Amino acid sequence: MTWPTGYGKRVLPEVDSTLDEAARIVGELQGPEWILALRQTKGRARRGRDWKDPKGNFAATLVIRPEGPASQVALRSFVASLAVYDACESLTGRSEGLALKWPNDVLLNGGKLAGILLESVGQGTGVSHLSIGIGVNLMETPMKEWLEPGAVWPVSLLSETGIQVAPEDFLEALAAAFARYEEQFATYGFEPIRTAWLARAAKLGEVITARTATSETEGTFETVDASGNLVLNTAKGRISIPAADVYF
Ligand SMILES: O=C(O)CCCC[C@@H]1SC[C@@H]2NC(=O)N[C@@H]21
Repeated sequence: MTWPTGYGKRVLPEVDSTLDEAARIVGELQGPEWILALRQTKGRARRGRDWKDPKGNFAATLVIRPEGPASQVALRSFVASLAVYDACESLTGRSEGLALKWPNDVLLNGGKLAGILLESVGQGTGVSHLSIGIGVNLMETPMKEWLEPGAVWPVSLLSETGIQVAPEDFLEALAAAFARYEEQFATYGFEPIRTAWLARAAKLGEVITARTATSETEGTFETVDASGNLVLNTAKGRISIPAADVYF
C-alpha cells in the first residue's frame, strides 16, 4: 500500500478523542493530516453520544481544508464512507456483506462495522477545516448495554470474517482509498461519488424509517439526491431528508 502524497500522519498511543486532538493541532497543519489513536478515552459519536472504543479497534480523524461551500464540504461523509468500504474490501479480499447505510455508516452482514462523524473547525475569519472522525470495529464490538434501542447491532471485522487487521494497516488502506475518492470528488464533483455510494447502499428500494428528534418518516428508500439528502417515497409523496437516523 502506498501512502498518498501530500497527506501527513501522526499515531498517538492514547488520546481523549482524535476529533479533540484535531481541534488542538489544526493551527499548526500545513496540509491534510491523519491522526490515528491506538486508544481513545472519550470518543464521540453522532448526536452527542459516546463512542466506545475497545483496544484493537480503529479510531482516527482526517483533518482537511476543503474548498467550496459548506453544502459541498459536508459531502465528504460519502467520500469517507466509500473509502472505509474499499479499505475493508481490499484488506479482506471480499465485498460480500459490506454495505453503506445513509448517511455514513458501514455495515457488514447487517451489523454496524464503522461510523463517521464530521466536525468543522474554525480557525479565524474565512479559514475553516473539516475533521472527519472514523471509527471501525476491527477487533471488538461495544457491549450491548452501550447501545440505544433500535440501533443496528455492532459487529467487528474479526467476528464476521475471521481476519485480524491492525489499526495501522487499516489506516494505510483507508488513506489510499480516501485520497483516490477525494481526487475524484475534486475533479468531477459529487455525481460519481453519489453513483458509487448508491451501488453499495443498504436497503435501496426497500421501506425504511428516518427519525429525527421531532419526526419519524417511513417510506421507500428511492435514492440519495445531488445534495446528499435521503429521498423517501412516502404515503404523502416524495420527501427529501437532510439529516436523520435511519432504522430498517
Ligand atoms: O457512528 C457514529 O455515530 C460516528 C462515530 C465516530 C467515531 C469516531 S472514532 C474516531 C473519531 N473520534 C471520535 O471521538 N469519534 C470519531
